Amino acid sequence: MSLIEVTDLTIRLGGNTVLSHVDFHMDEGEIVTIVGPNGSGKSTLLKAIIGAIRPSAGTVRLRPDLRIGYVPQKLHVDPTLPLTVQRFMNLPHQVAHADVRRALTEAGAEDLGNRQMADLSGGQFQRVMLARALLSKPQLLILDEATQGLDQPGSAAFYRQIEQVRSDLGCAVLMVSHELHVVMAASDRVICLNGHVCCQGEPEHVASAPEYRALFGSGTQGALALYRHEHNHSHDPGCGHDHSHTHEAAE
Ligand SMILES: Nc1ncnc2c1ncn2[C@@H]1O[C@H](COP(=O)(O)OP(=O)(O)OP(=O)(O)O)[C@@H](O)[C@H]1O
Repeated sequence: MSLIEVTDLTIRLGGNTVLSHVDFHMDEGEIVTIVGPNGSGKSTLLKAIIGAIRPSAGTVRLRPDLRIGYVPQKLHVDPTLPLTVQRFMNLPHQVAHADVRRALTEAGAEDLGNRQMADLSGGQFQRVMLARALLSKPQLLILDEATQGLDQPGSAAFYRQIEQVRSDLGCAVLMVSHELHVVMAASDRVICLNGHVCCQGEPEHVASAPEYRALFGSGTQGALALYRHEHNHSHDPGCGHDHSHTHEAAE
């Protein structure tokens, strides 16, 4: 079965219908991005998927024994607390040194083990958060606006790292982002949400869809072209997903 199967999901919170009749699925090895304006139900959908919110109607099914790694939007670390990256990786449970090194390397943070958490740049901090999520060897990585506070080159570099992780480990990735023009190069599929699924498909399709433009406008000022890239590679056959496509700018 798919990793995730959401069928006809409706969620009501505090008397409001936050999500209405949402269908959504994810297959192994896919990178899927959910975009939508503030309050459109993106975090609610993630919470329903990880089981933190129960559906008012419809179903959420996960493949049995699915290992999920979660990279949060933000984590506050007390800047006065002396805490190295190495020690942070061992909270709340002690982890074998080799596993910490492996995860830091996979996240592109191999040089950061001895640094103080409080001294990391925003981009370095998010790589450490990514490394921490990779400790459990997830089959599905979930990121909730993981690049908030990073500038566009920083965000783009982080998403390239995510693509690298998917290509190295074959895990699927589900991300929430406001920045379609930045994440699109790293996404296989985009879902545009506004309480319901407005449109979905390949990133270029969504970026030029009238439903998306009605929500976000078309003012990317050429940023789409900036992040255009090509890739043509195969992923681990174990993940059953073969990518061989070219991302092109929609503008
Ligand atoms: N516990 C709750 N009770 C009542 N309303 C809620 C609750 N949680 C969320 N909502 C409402 O549901 C709507 C969707 O919230 P959600 O956080 O899923 O949106 P989002 O798309 O992730 O927004 P953002 O981009 O601002 O993070 C909002 O209008 C929010 O106020």
